[in-house]
Amino acid sequence: MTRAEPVLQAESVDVVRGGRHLLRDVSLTIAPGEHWAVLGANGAGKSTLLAMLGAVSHPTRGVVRVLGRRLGRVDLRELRAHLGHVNPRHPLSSPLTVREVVLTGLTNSIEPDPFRRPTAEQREHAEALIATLGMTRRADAAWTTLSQGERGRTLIARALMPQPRLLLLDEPATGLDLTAREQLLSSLDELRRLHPELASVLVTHHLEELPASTSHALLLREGECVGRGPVDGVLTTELISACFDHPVRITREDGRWAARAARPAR
Ligand SMILES: Nc1ncnc2c1ncn2[C@@H]1O[C@H](COP(=O)(O)OP(=O)(O)OP(=O)(O)O)[C@@H](O)[C@H]1O
Repeated sequence: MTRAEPVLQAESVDVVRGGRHLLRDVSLTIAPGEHWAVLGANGAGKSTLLAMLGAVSHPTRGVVRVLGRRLGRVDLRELRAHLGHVNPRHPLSSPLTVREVVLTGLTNSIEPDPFRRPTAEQREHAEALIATLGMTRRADAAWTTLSQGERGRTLIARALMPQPRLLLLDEPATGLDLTAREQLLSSLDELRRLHPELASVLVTHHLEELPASTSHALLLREGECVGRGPVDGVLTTELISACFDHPVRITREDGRWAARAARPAR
């Protein structure tokens, strides 16, 4: 595929499980450099959508092309090697250092592969990513001693090691305190500035958890798309109220969004 082609295309996708529509007629095209937010209430279908975008599962109907290759016609495992998918439940329990965890991104393994030693160039790349994610001072710290926020930033650096075209983030700010959340969001802004070709999809329930660099949004309600496109037209009082089925008021200040319950008219 050429550079100008979309990183990801979903066309009229349905996902049906156990006779129930988890997604219905969802379409989405992501170009290089776009940073999408996927928003919706509990059970709206966000994780189901992300699993498909991450080549983890197939649609029941419709077409999904990831990096120009159609799901169902290519080996999902091979395709996943080109995607940066951050799993917040990373199953590591040994005390690898931050640096070692980041380097496992090269082999997409949990523990280091003893038969594949990173090259000097790969080590340099790991240091650069650790710096971008604001983890240089903690690079020698053991995984087992990291805070949740530090783990999250380490896993993003790990996911970026194979230089993916698309980064998928499932609720990366959940459970973080205010400082950790703000550090994570500014790291994401910095990452996007340094890698202008990278595209990303970030799933969340909360507008406050969106980095200012978010460019597009998709709103899901009960498996259906209720808004899609550039943020200014989608993260609006009207569409977010429809998406969450609750009257809210959306504001944007210094690039960041906030949602509050709308005051009833007097
Ligand atoms: N394999 C399955 N079979 C049947 N129903 C499923 C299956 N997987 C998920 N669901 C249901 O599909 C709906 C959408 O789930 P999904 O996890 O995609 O929502 P979500 O928007 O990510 O929710 P949350 O914000 O709570 O994480 C939920 O009602 C869930 O219970």
